[in-house]
Amino acid sequence: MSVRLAHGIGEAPRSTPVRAVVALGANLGERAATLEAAFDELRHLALTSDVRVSTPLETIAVTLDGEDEDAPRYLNAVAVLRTRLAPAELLASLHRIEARHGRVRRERWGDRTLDLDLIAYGDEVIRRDDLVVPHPRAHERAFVLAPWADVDPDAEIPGRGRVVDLLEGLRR
Ligand SMILES: Nc1ncnc2c1ncn2[C@@H]1O[C@H](COP(=O)(O)OP(=O)(O)OP(=O)(O)O)[C@@H](O)[C@H]1O
Ligand SMILES: Nc1nc2c(c(=O)[nH]1)N=C(CO)CN2
Repeated sequence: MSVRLAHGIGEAPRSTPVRAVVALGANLGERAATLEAAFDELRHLALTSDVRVSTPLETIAVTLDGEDEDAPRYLNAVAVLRTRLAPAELLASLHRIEARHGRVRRERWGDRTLDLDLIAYGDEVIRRDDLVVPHPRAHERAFVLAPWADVDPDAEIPGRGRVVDLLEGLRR
């Protein structure tokens, strides 16, 4: 028999908070308002505190064929927070926020009202079918690294290096 905890969470919370990093992206609809609403929803997550958010940054859409100047531009941002939610529960919470903003999963890397990715969870390495952390493409995405460096200039991606150095490498 599976046991469900009182607050409806499947995987037990951590006893001490972990610093998690969430990337946000929106290229359809009222992008700025959507990001502001999502920031608020992150601030109200259970077992979560100290939510710090970057300034939203307008970026060119990256598609499977490379940068697409003709696609709607994204607003990207990063939130750094402290949470006792287990990684799978945090990801489920992110999916619920996306769903509330009308996210429809269609093609990979397609246009979306709101995308939330879990970029890092402390320095933990997770490889499950539905969750890979650190996010496997974060280190090569300026649209993640630039807002992340804005909110946390000392950040590192476990196994990859300092965010500011990775960003510098992409610009060279
Ligand atoms: N670190 C992660 N953050 C978010 N989703 C993840 C992560 N690792 C694995 N996934 C899985 O990836 C699936 C697809 O996620 P999503 O639709 O956001 O992908 P995408 O934004 O199109 O592409 P990308 O993953 O390259 O950003 C999700 O259902 C989720 O289970
Ligand atoms: N500029 C930009 N391009 C993207 C983005 C994004 O957030 N910003 N997200 C994607 C899939 O996660 C694919 N392409």
